[in-house]
Amino acid sequence: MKNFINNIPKAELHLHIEGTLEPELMFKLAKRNNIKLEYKTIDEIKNAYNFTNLQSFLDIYYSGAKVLQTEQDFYDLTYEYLKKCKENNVIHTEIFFDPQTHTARNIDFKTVILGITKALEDGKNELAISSKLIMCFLRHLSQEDAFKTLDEAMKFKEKIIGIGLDSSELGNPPAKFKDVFKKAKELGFKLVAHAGEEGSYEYINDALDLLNIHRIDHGVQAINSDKLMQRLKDKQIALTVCPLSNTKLKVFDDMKEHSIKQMLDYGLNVTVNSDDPSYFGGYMNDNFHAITNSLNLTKEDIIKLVKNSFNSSFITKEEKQNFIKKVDEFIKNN
Ligand code: HPA
Ligand SMILES: [Zn+2]
Repeated sequence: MKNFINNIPKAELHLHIEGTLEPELMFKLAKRNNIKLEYKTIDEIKNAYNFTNLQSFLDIYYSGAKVLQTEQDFYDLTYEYLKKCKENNVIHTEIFFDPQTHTARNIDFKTVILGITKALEDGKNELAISSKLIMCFLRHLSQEDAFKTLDEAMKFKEKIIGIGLDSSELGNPPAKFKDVFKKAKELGFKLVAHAGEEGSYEYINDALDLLNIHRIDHGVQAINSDKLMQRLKDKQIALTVCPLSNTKLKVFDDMKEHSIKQMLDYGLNVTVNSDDPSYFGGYMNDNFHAITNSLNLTKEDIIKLVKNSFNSSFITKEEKQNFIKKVDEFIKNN
């Protein structure tokens, strides 16, 4: 089973590029940019990754992002993640980035997006990893700020497939971003939103009804509403679930309590993802191993989860078929 999980071709649909900043690279970039970190050693950084909830993580995550200054920094960050994809047999990835985290520090939007997209292009040519880019609005900031960010993104529209919504969920409901999501839809972007991570399942209904999103990021609180579970099943709305993130941020106290297996058995379109792997202790394969060990997943469960990801991605029908063919060939030989 371990080898099967490690080697099956996978897609990742919920990954914050800023959340892949490994402590080693954080130190390297701090040195390169003459930035003083509050940590002296890699162990000290790792010891700080002891989170009690989403906000306790976000504080450290935004602070870590300060070492990212130049286009080369964003390039290095992204390329390092793509190397992890290669190790994990992730052959397609849809990456989030948070421009406001950087523009608020006077880093140009252009610096951020060109660094990321140049690495994605090289990742395609050198590592054979296919990718898409999704721009997230920070929900603790205003809708006006989100509109400004959308405006800035228009110069690079062809590089961005979709728009998402992340950061502090409690107190920042989907309704706050109704107008900007309407505008993004009119502009032709795919839409996703974090909902039902820490916030109530009502936020999932609202993301569907008010923001018209195509996929829900996290969505694990759906388990608390029979009506919503039925709705998600009927419409086969994809949920990009992040198991290690959920236990690290105490959404579930123990992996044995995670709702992913129940949601899968109920017939929901659930997928497995790593969210912020550098902070949560594992990349894609680690997430699959964690749920397999704690929830007794079968080979069939793994195959379903993997196929759900390719089928729920923002690529063409033909591209999906090609990827699924690769998965089927792997299954035949393993
Ligand atoms: O898991 C998350 N939730 C909300 N915002 C985030 N930004 C990075 N990771 C997350
Ligand atoms: Zn996330």
